[in-house]
Amino acid sequence: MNAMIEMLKARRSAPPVTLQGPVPTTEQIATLLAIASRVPDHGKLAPWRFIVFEGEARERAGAMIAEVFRDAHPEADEKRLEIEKNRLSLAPLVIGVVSRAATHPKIPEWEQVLSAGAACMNLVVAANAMGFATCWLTEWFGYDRDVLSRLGLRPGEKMAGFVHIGRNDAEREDRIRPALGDIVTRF
Ligand SMILES: Cc1cc2nc3c(=O)[nH]c(=O)nc-3n(C[C@H](O)[C@H](O)[C@H](O)COP(=O)(O)O)c2cc1C
Repeated sequence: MNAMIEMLKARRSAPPVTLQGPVPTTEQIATLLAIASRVPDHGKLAPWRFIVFEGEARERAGAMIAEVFRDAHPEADEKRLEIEKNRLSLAPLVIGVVSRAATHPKIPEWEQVLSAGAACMNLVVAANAMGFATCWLTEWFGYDRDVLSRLGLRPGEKMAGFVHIGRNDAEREDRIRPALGDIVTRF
């Protein structure tokens, strides 16, 4: 338990370019997805779902992202297109968390959205507890309807984030965290 608290006290993101193999095993991925889906969920709606990008699927998705980018920016040079092509293939594993929040007679949509954020964070915490490092990103293509529909998102579904997962055992300098005095009050 103390090890978990120490990990959470020090957890921070690592840029996808620094995330290395080995690729999480099939069993590890199944565990990560099971933990990601074990989040508070008012109404038991499962207002989220997951898309796994591993192996060549990462390059296939990247080629599609670059294609959409090139269509919108015909002036883009090869260097820029290369960045777009590599969007999902820097880390050995990327898991897309899709929010399926929708109008419901009893459960506010806001609570469904929060549940998708919780799924992302459970994924981040679980992967770090397994010894991996992570980065939760959206970037432009996480909001581009053309990219999203080519990734299989239905109208109304949104991308809560792409969680990039891999090994990075290097020490990472922390960023400044908000002082508790600035964000906590007692009633
Ligand atoms: C929903 C969401 C989307 C994010 N998208 C991006 C992004 O597109 N690009 C980026 O540089 N950081 C993004 N971030 C921030 C990173 O995930 C991360 O929080 C930040 O780089 C440093 O965080 P750390 O406290 O985990 O070290 C996003 C965070 C959240 C919660």
